Amino acid sequence: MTFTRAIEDERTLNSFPIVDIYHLFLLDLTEVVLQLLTLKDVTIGTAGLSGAGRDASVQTTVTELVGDGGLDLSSLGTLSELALDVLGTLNGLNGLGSLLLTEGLSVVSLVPLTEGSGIDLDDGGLGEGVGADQLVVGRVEDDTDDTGLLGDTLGSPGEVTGVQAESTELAVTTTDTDLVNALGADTGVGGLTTKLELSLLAVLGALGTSLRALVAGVTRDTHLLLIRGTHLGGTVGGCRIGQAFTRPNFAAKCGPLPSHTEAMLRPLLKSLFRRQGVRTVPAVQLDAPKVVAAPIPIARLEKLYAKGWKGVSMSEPIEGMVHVKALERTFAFSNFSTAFAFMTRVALQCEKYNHHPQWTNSRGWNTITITWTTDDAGGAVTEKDLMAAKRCSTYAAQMGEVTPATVDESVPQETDPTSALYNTHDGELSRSADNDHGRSVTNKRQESVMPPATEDTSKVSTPSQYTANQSPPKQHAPKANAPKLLNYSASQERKDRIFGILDDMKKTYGNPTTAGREHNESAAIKPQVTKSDISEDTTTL
Ligand SMILES: C[C@H](O)[C@H](O)[C@H]1CNC2=NC(N)=NC(=O)C2=N1
Repeated sequence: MTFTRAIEDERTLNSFPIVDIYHLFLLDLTEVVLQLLTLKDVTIGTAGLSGAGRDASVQTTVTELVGDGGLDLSSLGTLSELALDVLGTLNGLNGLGSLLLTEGLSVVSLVPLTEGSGIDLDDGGLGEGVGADQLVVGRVEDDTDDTGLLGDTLGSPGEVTGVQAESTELAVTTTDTDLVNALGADTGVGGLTTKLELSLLAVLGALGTSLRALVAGVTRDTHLLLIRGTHLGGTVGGCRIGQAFTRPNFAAKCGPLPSHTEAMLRPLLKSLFRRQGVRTVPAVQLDAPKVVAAPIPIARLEKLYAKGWKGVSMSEPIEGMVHVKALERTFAFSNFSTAFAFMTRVALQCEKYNHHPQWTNSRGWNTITITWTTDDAGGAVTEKDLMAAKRCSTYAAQMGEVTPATVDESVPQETDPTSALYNTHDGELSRSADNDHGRSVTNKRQESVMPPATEDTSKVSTPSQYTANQSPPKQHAPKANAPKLLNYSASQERKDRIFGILDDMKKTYGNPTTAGREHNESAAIKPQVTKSDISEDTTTL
């Protein structure tokens, strides 16, 4: 293309008159360019550039200076390399142009632009948005694809079918019933079952044959016995019979034994034991805990015997120790009120020690028959009973106990086998007279039998004769093998006593039978008691 032609094209392209100057300018352009190129490596310090709008970055080479023209070369892509250089130079000139412009000396520069594109006279630094202060002339990286970014690996979000288990779930295929251990089937004690049964039976047998028990008595609650090999069907209070045996505190676990179960058990036990060749003994209480109390020293007993106490159902002594079922003694006082006062004093001690006697006035209204035994020990004499008996003897002595009068021999004495006392080596212990419990109180008129001459009753004195602080003379306590305790008829003492009271009353109120009633306020006060009344009312038990 020739220059003229090019100028024609340019004119059509640009209608500004300025273009003609430009074209002239363009003609010498190459010389200028050549000149400029000699300046290529001249560094231009920023100090050299004065005035506003200076280039924000330090231009190190003419090409950079030239590059600052902001010429949009992309649209002229069809030009050859040379043309590009020239244009580049143009661009530079433009830069120069703009430079000159700012100086106000410049030849007006023309930026040939493609249609629609703008001039970006960026007065900022050179392409700093691009990166370092270099303008990469070839092309600007417009899309950095950093493979390190997460976006490179994450796929686009999507819906998953469900939460996948990390590992196989704990697969519980079926539920299983909890096996109940049928205790009855295997309650037997390994190979020792015969021992267990025999020892069990031994306790039962011993009670009947008065042999010493092979096995110490069962000291815990044995409501039910296990029938070895099988267990009785059904349950008692929610527990299997077998469990009952293996559970020492069966009652606590399963409630009391229903009576019908006991009724059922008893014949079963009998038949079982009979088959085992063991005689059943009725003494075994299925529902009462069989507790065997500790034996007590005979020496302790002998002290109480000396004070008139008797042992009931004493066992054979073993090394000076015996089992005794109970201790018993009858006390007599000169009148009922003293007897009752004695009982009151004993009662206070019962509360204090939480230990209570069985007592009765069945032998006379002024008598008290006391029996001491410990129920919690299965009905046996324990330390508590020994202490209580001792206290009773002390109080009775202090309160004027009277020596027991004779017992009315005419009344048959019932015998109670359990009351047979064991013969001690030092002579026969008398049969305990504690066997008229069953006899009712009778008001039969009976001549009271005076005490045998051996005992001088004159010593017997009623408590009224003692002042409060004067204790009665020591009563003669019956010996250990004293004669049988006789029944009491207190008619003689009572007569004396009542007459004594009558005499006192006469002194105080005058004689109610005489005419003069000088001291008499009202007849109603005085009981009209005559001798005949008293002699009539002789109650003898
Ligand atoms: C629950 C109370 O403590 C007990 O029953 C006490 C009461 N008093 C008692 N008295 C007697 N003699 N024997 C007992 O076993 C007994 N036990």
